[in-house]
Amino acid sequence: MSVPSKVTDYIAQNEAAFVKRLSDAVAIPSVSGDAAYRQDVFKMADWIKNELTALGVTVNFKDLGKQVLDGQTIQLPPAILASIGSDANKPTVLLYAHYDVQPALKSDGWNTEPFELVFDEKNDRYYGRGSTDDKGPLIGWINVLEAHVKTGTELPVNLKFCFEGMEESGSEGLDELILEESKPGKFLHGVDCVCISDNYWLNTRTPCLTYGLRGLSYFKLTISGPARDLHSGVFGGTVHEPMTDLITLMSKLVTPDAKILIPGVYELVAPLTPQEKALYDALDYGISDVEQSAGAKIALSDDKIKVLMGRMREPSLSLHGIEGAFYSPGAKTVIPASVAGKFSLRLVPNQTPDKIEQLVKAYVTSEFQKLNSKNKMELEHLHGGEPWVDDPNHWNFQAAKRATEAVYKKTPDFTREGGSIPITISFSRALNVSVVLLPMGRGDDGAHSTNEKLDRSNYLKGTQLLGTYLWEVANKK
Ligand SMILES: NCC(=O)N[C@@H](Cc1c[nH]cn1)C(=O)O
Ligand SMILES: [Zn+2]
Ligand SMILES: [Zn+2]
Repeated sequence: MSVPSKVTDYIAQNEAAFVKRLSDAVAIPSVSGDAAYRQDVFKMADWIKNELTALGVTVNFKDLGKQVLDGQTIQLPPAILASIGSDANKPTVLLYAHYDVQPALKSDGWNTEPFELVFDEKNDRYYGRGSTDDKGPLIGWINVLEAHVKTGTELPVNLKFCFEGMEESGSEGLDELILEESKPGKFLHGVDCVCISDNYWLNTRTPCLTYGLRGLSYFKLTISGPARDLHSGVFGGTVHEPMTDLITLMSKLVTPDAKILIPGVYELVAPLTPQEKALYDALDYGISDVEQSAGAKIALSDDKIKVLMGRMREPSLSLHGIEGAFYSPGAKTVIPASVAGKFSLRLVPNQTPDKIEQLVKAYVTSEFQKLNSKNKMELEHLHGGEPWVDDPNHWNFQAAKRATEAVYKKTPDFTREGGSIPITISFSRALNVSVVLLPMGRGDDGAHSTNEKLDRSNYLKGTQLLGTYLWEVANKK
């Protein structure tokens, strides 16, 4: 059984409608990390509900409760649980994607309006926040459904959907829902495999299937002292300055060549075996790929294997920003009263957010004591997620491999991803089934960055890939 040509033809012939769908979705600024955009995250959920319902899918919103964000208590966006088909003779595939996006302002350095899908004819690609992460892939599934419905083609599998609106902000509330819904008789019970399209090829040439993700521990380190912002001419040299303490502490977390300075972090890392090392050598990757996607010649090493291991199987620590610091143009001579540094660690087997939190707390507390500062320090662990590694030989991966070969005429790379999708391990554990990551976009798409894009061919072939995958899964059972 292979994907019928009427389905693939429909996808090939309906590009304009699919682009319009992506454009409508990108126009909704569903930024989960900023309370000011929360209504747009809800709007995005309603938009998806309408699209799915129109195609005959049964859709339910699951209330995930409330959260405190920027000092406000606000409603979490719903998890969208939806399904179509319940044939006991067909496998049931769970599709996960997220409908929230990272923040984006034109002034961050975008060449176009971030919440407008803009076609770049010269490079044959679409720019817009969420184009690749993760609205393009989410809409790819809707396009696939439409192609079946409009051509009167019966789906080869039963489909369940779990679309969330908080992935970029710690997936609050979803873990508990998955555990509950995996119980006998509940929505997720009986799922045979999971497919997530929410990462990227390793390069710009070769499609990949991903069997591992790094975990994450995200921290906020606040230093406060004065009752208000102070004049540096009046108070400089007379008081403990929060910013000076914070910069001193942040400089003790990681070296410029990316060595994490927190004692105990590397001791937890699973040892490298010769078999694992050989896997990195086989991947289609070069230093030019990292330099191209970073947009500069700034790779930490010239050794391909070292660079790949730095992304896939080593922990890393990144400094993200400082809340409360003076950052506007001009030269304001201020001593900020309270500043909060944001940093996170990407975790690998056998590290867990709990163990990492203990190590970070012990280290930062002892380093702060060494400063003999009269300021106050607070360290918060904002959110975390465990690393995940699956079996790339499972039939779920083999189905994805056959689908990739059929659409791209290339054997995919088997990769581990440096990013995190914290909910992946929750599905894997709660349902005890294989999870395959089947990316749509390329390694240079610029997710989370300015000028995020999705190549036109990746959107169209990616839609074909998702559809073909479902037919290959049906071949297994
Ligand atoms: N496409 C997956 C992705 O971008 N995941 C985020 C998850 C996250 C967690 N906290 C903030 N974002 C990632 O940064 O890896
Ligand atoms: Zn994503
Ligand atoms: Zn993301």
